[in-house]
Amino acid sequence: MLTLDRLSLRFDHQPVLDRVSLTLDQGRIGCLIGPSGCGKTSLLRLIAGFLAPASGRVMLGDETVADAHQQMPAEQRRVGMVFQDIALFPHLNVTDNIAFGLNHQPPAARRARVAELLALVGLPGLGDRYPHQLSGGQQQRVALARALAPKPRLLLLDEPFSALDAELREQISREVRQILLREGITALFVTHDQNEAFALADQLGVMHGGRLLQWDSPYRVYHQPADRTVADFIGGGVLMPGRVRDPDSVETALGPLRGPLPAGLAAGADVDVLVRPDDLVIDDGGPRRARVVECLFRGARMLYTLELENGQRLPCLAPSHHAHGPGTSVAVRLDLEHLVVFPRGRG
Ligand SMILES: Nc1ncnc2c1ncn2[C@@H]1O[C@H](COP(=O)(O)OP(=O)(O)OP(=O)(O)O)[C@@H](O)[C@H]1O
Repeated sequence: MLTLDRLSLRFDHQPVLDRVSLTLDQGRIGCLIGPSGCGKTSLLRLIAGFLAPASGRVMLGDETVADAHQQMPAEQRRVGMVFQDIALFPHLNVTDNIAFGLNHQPPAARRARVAELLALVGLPGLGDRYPHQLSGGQQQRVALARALAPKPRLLLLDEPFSALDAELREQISREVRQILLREGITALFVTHDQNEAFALADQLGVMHGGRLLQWDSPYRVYHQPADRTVADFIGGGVLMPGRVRDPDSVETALGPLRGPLPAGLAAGADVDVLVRPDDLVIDDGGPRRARVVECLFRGARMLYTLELENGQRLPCLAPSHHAHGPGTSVAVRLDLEHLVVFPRGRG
């Protein structure tokens, strides 16, 4: 449905996007994540038609809507957008806000579509309210209904939940995923929040410095990060130094770790091993000791920072019913499902 083919963008001759390519199939939900300034919003604006590419191509279905030579105007693309700041019209009630893009339709069809959307976003009966009479979550649902009303080919959502508090954000992102699936809408989100991205996305893209480093299922981005930048960004893990012992094991401060290594690594090569907070287990029978540097209460779990004898610090997510205070010594073992190893000094 959406194809980006080596899309590049410059602002004042400065590269902002560098050969971004991806495909998103009809009815699927994509999510872009990456540090501030990496080009996420610019990419959405390019797809919507508010910016023009320096090179490359944007396709919707079989149709090229933008390349370096020609641009379909934004209003002809049938691409909807939902922004972070909910831009509802304050002087229009909910019904008129949602019906805003349906002016070309006969009144009866318009009314039917508004009623359908109000039910879809879980706000039946609120059509007469004005935006200031709604909660933040309700306003965001109206914004979504308004964007869905003209049945766009593609919906772009730029951090749509960032103004909501964490609990509501999780609930509404789950709901919105269900709504989009029910409507069969192809959607591309931008978010800062990894949990939100994991919950929403069929395809997850990690951006950095204007490049799309990986475009994959959330599971693969998490478990098989394409490079050390993705590994570092996703999942709150750290890269722990190690040295290759033989074709399928690495010596580390936590002992030898077994697993397939990237091809071409000779014995003695310096590498980094990815350790995520859920890979390290506090266990009285564990082979190594570590000192608790910090513990953060996260409800059911405690997020520890542990320091090994060689000074290496590692995150550890453990059940919170056995609390270990800072300064305590604990025994640990590594419970890696599979080894993620990067050659030292290479991207
Ligand atoms: N109109 C503009 N003119 C010049 N530079 C711009 C313009 N808009 C954005 N930039 C620059 O382009 C780069 C990408 O910005 P963009 O807003 O796309 O990043 P982002 O990943 O969405 O960031 P954030 O997560 O903070 O919203 C940044 O370096 C930004 O300063």
